[in-house]
Amino acid sequence: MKIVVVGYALTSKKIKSFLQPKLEGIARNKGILFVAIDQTKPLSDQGPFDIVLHKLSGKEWQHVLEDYRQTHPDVTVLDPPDAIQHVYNRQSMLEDVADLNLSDAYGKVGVPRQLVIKKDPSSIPDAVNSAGLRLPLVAKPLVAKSHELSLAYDQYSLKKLEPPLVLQEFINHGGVLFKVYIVGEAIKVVRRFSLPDVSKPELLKNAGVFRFPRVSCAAATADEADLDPSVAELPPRPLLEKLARELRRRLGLRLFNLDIIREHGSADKYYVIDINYFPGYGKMPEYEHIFTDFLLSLARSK
Ligand SMILES: Nc1ncnc2c1ncn2[C@@H]1O[C@H](COP(=O)(O)OP(=O)(O)OP(=O)(O)O)[C@@H](O)[C@H]1O
Ligand SMILES: O=P(O)(O)O[C@H]1[C@H](O)[C@H](O)[C@H](OP(=O)(O)O)[C@@H](OP(=O)(O)O)[C@@H]1O
Repeated sequence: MKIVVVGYALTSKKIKSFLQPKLEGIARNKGILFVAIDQTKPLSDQGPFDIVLHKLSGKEWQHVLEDYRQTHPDVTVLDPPDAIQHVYNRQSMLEDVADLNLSDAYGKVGVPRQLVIKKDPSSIPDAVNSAGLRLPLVAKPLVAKSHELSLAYDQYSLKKLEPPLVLQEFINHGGVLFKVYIVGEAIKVVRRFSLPDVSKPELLKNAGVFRFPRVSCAAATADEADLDPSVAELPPRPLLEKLARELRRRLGLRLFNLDIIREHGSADKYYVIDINYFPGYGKMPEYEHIFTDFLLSLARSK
């Protein structure tokens, strides 16, 4: 059996959460060898690799990978740097979902209405008014690496925000979010607790902008919770498969997840609110076999 050599360039945090002993053991049994890339040495002097798996920040690494792809077209880079940059920006990340305008018998998938504010916080109230955005609004840094999010209840307090940012209409979704992990053609969905709905009386009673923590992290799993079925019911599988297939193609990514919410009170109106490249796969059910089978399929398709 030909050994599939996977070079990886990951942060120590990601190595700890992703390259778990169970994954390496299952990989070895399937003929896959994970080899750490030495970031202090030229990438071309290392390997040879069948696949390069990476998630590092910085322009330097991006250039190293782009040069490597030119000189090693036979090596699969997961995923291409330019495709990754596209989803690191909270404006461009959702453009493909909006353009897709997916609507079929299983439901409709869109994105919340949003507005990009590049600078001048004093201009925000008028800009929100002109765009006709409905309060409350979620304020998110334009660059997706930052997770400092806020919820704004009135437009005048928006002046306190610090551009560049995206202002996104808050969609009531019953306090449950669907994290859709994608590995090539494989899809796994988990439920996470999310921000609670904001009622009209609450909106009228509250004023200001409030920072909130990472409410939907793995510790906020809702998979075992006793939830209202209409809120907790997973999005239809055929809808997710069509959405994932289209986004794989349009985004040029094989390793990403989608954060999806369903409008509370609607049976079939979904919104993609976030896309992460190479997310926390260590928390994806059955990720070891899913991931290693994907790597084998890549190696065989060359
Ligand atoms: N438009 C929205 N409507 C309703 N809730 C939202 C919206 N956008 C974000 N949220 C809430 O804020 C949380 C974080 O949003 P988002 O995923 O965009 O930011 P993030 O910093 O990437 O978070 P994470 O890294 O945890 O995914 C979501 O899990 C959800 O609870
Ligand atoms: O708890 P979750 O799975 O929601 O948190 C993820 C987070 O959304 C990001 O995907 C992190 O990946 P990075 O952005 O690369 O840090 C994951 O970190 P990881 O070290 O577990 O891969 C979080 O788990």
